[in-house]
Amino acid sequence: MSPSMLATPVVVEENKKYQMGVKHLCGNGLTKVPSKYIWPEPDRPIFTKSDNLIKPKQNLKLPIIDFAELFGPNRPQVLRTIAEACETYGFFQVVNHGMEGDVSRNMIEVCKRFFELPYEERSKYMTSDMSAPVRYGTSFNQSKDNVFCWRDFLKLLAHPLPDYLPYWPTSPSDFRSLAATYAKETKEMFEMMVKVILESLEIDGEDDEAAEELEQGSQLMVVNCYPPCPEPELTLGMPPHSDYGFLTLLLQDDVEGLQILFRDEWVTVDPIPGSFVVNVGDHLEIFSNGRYKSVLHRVLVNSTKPRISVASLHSFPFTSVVKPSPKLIDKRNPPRYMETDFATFLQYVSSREPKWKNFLESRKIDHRLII
Ligand SMILES: O=C(O)CCC(=O)C(=O)O
Ligand SMILES: [Fe+2]
Repeated sequence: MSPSMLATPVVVEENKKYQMGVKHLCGNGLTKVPSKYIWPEPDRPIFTKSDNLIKPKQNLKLPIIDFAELFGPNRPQVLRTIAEACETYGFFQVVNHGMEGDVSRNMIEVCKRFFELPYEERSKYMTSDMSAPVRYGTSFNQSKDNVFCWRDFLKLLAHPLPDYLPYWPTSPSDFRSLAATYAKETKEMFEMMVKVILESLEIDGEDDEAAEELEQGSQLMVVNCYPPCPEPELTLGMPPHSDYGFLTLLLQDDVEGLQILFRDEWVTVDPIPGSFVVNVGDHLEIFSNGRYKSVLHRVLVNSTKPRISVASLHSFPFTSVVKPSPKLIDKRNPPRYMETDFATFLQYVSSREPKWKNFLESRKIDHRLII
């Protein structure tokens, strides 16, 4: 008998409540985390007590890239630091990136107001269609997750903007204009970063096809809302995952929560106000033939402060094939990944839980098996 046939009306009602999201669940004040959100013990975060506060175990200072230095005599050194960061951590932080403080602050602030709208307004955008231009939801993959995450989200396709903007929320009334400005400026920042990344791989001006495709490429903005949680040590805001794209540009408010897997340990990234956290996605790992690493990361929640983050995932157009750059392949460096496309990725994630590095692992070529 399938579990759904065993479900009592009470269980069905409970599940419906969880599908409505964490913000809705917290509306009436909660003192305990419902069992739906309790992760198995080995997956739970480790908190320690310091300064009389319960804190995540260890903080990590990611390499900081001063973007302005790329336009001066230190450019070669900055490029080396970026290459090392992408090889070692799969992550770096960028300061002096050129985006006005108002643009990012307005984005965080209008997203906060979006999540404060009545549930009926937010839920207009709920859909199970993974390719919808706007998608509101909760957890990680709410139709598949057995244990839920303490997170609600709004996903917006953002490039080409004129194709998608007419679908974006009209409430709050300034949402579209502020989020569109943010999307455009993030896209420009991504384009600058592509040049820098190709130069750090020493193939700038050589793989023009890839550079052009990335310029025309896809952009998905994921707004994450993590309400305060009464028992943060029992749950996660986001499970361990890697991002599918080429690069992710992550804007966070001043509340920490992002953790990355570094030398088999979960370490918390110290937020730097006004900075961007940039991470290598699966497509860049494939494109660089494994030199740059798409690293697992997850999100912790806390008991006092709500947290908002905006991840902008940039990559090739949805119709492109992603493969190791021909410029990085030779006899001694055979391709280590199979070609992949977006349709395959979507098929993969809708057929199983996209946790851990499943998708990327499925694209790896094991040369030991090829004779
Ligand atoms: O909220 C964060 O800090 C990270 C979000 C994230 O990893 C994502 O949206 O893919
Ligand atoms: Fe992510």
